[in-house]
Amino acid sequence: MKVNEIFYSLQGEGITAGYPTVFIRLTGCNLRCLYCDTVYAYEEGQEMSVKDVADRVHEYGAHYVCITGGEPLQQKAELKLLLSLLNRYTVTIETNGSLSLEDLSFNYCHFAMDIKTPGSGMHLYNDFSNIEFLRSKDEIKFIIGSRTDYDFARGIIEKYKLAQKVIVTFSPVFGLEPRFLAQWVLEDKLFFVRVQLQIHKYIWEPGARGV
Ligand SMILES: C[S@@+](CC[C@H](N)C(=O)[O-])C[C@H]1O[C@@H](n2cnc3c(N)ncnc32)[C@H](O)[C@@H]1O
Ligand SMILES: Nc1nc2[nH]cc(C(=O)O)c2c(=O)[nH]1
Ligand code: SF4
Ligand SMILES: [Mg+2]
Repeated sequence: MKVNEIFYSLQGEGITAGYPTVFIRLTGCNLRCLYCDTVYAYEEGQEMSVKDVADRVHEYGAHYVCITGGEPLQQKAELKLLLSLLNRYTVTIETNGSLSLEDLSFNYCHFAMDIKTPGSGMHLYNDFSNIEFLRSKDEIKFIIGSRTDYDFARGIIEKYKLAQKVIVTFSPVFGLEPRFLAQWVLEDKLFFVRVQLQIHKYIWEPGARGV
């Protein structure tokens, strides 16, 4: 499989934010979000065997593993094999929501799946049939860059009854003043939404991996 980087840091995003975590960032992505902070993962990387990747993870001895990218589901067959070697961890799979999640719902894994908003420029690629593969412990994440994105997210939550199904998080595009998003959620009484910031970008320089 093609791997961009493997590193150890605090999880900066999502429902396991704050836990020491080993990150496996896979190379390649089928989308091009306008705000993407990991452009360096589109092409750069080296081929590694699935077993070598798992062995690198074991060296750290952490409890949490995050498989991200790029888009990890672009290498689905290898990803499935890798997951089978990581069953002693709690594994988060970060995915852009455009590729099928079918066959990856192991009980020690959970998904952090984006639903892309208009501000990403990629919202026409959302595959809403993925919602059926999500369990109550999985997360749907909306990255919000404007009031238009926020209203879009609210519409999708309503249409697919997401509040009853999964954990829903809203995160501002990095650099947007988070206070606006916080105010909208509070004013609209979205009691089921978690507003989350990318904490690694506050602890370390934005752009650093947060190692
Ligand atoms: C880099 S992506 C990799 C996984 C997958 N391709 C995806 O988009 O979910 C990991 C997460 O970072 C988020 N992200 C990327 N750039 C961001 C930015 N500038 N501000 C906030 N979140 C960002 C993505 O929306 C996604 O939730
Ligand atoms: N510390 C840290 N936490 C993260 N959580 C998700 C990341 C990502 O780029 O997908 C990330 C990252 O790049 N660094
Ligand atoms: S899907 Fe993820 S990795 Fe791909 S461009 Fe969008 S944010 Fe970046
Ligand atoms: Mg990131």
